Amino acid sequence: MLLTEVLAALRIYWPLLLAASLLVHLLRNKYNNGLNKYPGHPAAAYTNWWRFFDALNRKAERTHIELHRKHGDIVRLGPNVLSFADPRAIKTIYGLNKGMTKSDFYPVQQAVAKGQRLPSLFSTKDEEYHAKYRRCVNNAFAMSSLVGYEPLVDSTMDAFIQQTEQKYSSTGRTCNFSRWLQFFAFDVIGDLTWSKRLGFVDRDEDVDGIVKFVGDFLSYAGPIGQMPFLDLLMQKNPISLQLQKWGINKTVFPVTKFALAQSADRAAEMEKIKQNGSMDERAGRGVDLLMKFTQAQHDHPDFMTDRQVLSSCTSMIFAGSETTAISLSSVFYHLAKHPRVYKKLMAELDEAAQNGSIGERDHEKVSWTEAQKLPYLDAVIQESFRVHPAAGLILERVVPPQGIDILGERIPGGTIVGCNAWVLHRRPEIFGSDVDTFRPERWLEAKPDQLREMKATMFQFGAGARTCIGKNISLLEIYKLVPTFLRNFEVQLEKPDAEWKTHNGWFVRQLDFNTVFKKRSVPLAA
Ligand code: HEM
Repeated sequence: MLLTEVLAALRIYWPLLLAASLLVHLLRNKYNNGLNKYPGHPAAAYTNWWRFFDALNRKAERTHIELHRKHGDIVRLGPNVLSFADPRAIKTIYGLNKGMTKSDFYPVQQAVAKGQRLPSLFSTKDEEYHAKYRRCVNNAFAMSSLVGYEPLVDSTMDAFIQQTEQKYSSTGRTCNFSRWLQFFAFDVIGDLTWSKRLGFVDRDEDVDGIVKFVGDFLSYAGPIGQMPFLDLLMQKNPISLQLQKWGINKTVFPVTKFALAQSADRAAEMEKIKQNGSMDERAGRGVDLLMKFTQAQHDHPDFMTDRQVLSSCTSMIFAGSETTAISLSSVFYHLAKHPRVYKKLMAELDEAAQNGSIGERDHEKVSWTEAQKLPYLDAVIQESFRVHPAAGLILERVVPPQGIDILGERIPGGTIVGCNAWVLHRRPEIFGSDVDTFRPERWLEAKPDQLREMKATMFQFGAGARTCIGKNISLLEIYKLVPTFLRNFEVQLEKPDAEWKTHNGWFVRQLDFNTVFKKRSVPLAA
């Protein structure tokens, strides 16, 4: 009897009940954990859909800069999410032993093979597992290993210079430079990982759609990562994963396919490393990451599995290609847009070539050691990182259950906190009042104390235990390619007055960066 009455009432009043539950849910969000005292976009306090749509709009880095300029150092981006703009927050949020963990934003970026997630160094949330993993592979990324990688970068650079001449400078064809640099960066990582280019530069095409696949994957991860449960309804829904496990749905990421093929090709060589732990230095070819990861398997047999070697290799492509291409585009674009800076840099390079600080090599290649001795080049690269860091969202961390003090505020356990490099890099008290201007000289004029602060605020590689492990490798690529390319070609914008467009798909990719190249005659050494 009572049940019949309740059902009858429900039939009449369900819209009202639904509206009331929604209202309660939204109010609970707004007053969640006392975070309602922090300002932000009005909708952000009520629902994560606000930050989902903001990320989907592909300009989230702009929103974050504007919100912080309007509201100050702490801004609420979601019912449970705070963004911090003061660089003093970096040490607390990303510092060692603070108990912070990566948020659910990261597992959205896990690759899948045969229906199983491949937790990578980048995407794992388990800090203990991460620390062990990182100890196993750290050596592969140390400064001392770079010498072994330089021949691999050189080999892709040779192909890149040759192809640029053949396809563009000799024909006068317009180049979609950001895409061309993507091809370079993806091929270098292929060369570094497997001693084999994936073939983008040689074929001037997106081989197997890998570049598009990675771009789409990241563009998916950006917004979906704001509401990670959506991933379980979409790419990683349990039904699709189960079908993959049973072999009914045979979707394999194209990068994983390439990685599996390389591992199969070199199985005998890797078995030897796994057994003996030693690597033959292959005459002039350097040592690649697959060999280093396999050596880690020999050194840490209880931890490193075949699966982890595979996942480490594929995650190099995901973490190291777009990011490097974006950073390279930033350097070349800002040079082309600032002829004064471009001219000054060329004067430094020509002078170094003439006085013998840069040696003579085919394709005017500049070595890593030589590139590090060019102060204006360094200033240009730092400034390009500053004005256009690759990651365009906050690097999310979860506050441990006991809570933590950040910038003098007690932040409750479970809150997602983070900093966005785009915001940190525009702090006028650190970088000067002209933060929106590209001006490399700021790196040369700064007094030692200020320079130290500027360097400590730079966040393009993240910070702390989860800082970019590939930083040295990417610097090797950038510090070599920029001077080498500029010594070979004059770079001009196809339309000097046009601005490029950007697309924040978690990494802030550049579009409409079209250039023409003219072969440059290199001044001879004195
Ligand atoms: C200019 C180029 C690069 C930029 C701007 C960049 C940026 C970043 C950032 C910001 C993080 C930290 C992410 C976070 O805390 O959420 C990161 C982590 C990582 N990066 Fe890079 N990266 C670059 C190049 C590379 C390269 C070339 C590789 C590989 C060869 C690489 C591999 C990784 C890995 C494996 C992680 C995860 C590290 C960990 O959690 O221990 N990155 N990168």
